[in-house]
Amino acid sequence: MTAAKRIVLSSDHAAIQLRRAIADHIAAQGWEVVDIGPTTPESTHYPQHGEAAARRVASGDCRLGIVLCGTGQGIMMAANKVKGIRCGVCSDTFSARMIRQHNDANLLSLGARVVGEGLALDIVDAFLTATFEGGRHGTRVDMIRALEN
Ligand SMILES: O=C[C@H](O)[C@H](O)[C@H](O)COP(=O)(O)O
Repeated sequence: MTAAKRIVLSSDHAAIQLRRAIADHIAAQGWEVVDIGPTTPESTHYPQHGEAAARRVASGDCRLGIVLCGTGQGIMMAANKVKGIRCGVCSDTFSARMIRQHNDANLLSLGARVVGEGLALDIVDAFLTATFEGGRHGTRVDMIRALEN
């Protein structure tokens, strides 16, 4: 399978259960899930997991990614430090759709201590089914890219 339908998942210890539920949910939709853990519940550090997922997407190995921690905030901050990554935290489906349509986000971040599983799966579906609209939004995303240089 090409990277087109490959998605990386990563979390810290706070979101292992939700990450697994998302992995099962999207694998059933035909996504090739690259779940890079962690697999055990010991306390760990979200920056390393955010970076690892972000690098899979930035390198082109995976088209999209989903990262999770307790709030979704810390792992989002870490992922966004990797060049080429546009990651947003979402707790609602509208935002999840819009970060694809307007911001061409390539990573979604979720807070496992913020949203329940049902809402999280709806947010994931909204993110994965939306497409970037380009046009004026492309101009603005290019401006974000320019900030990286
Ligand atoms: O943004 C950071 C995340 O929410 C972490 O999951 C959280 O800070 C972990 O907290 P603790 O070490 O108390 O489980």
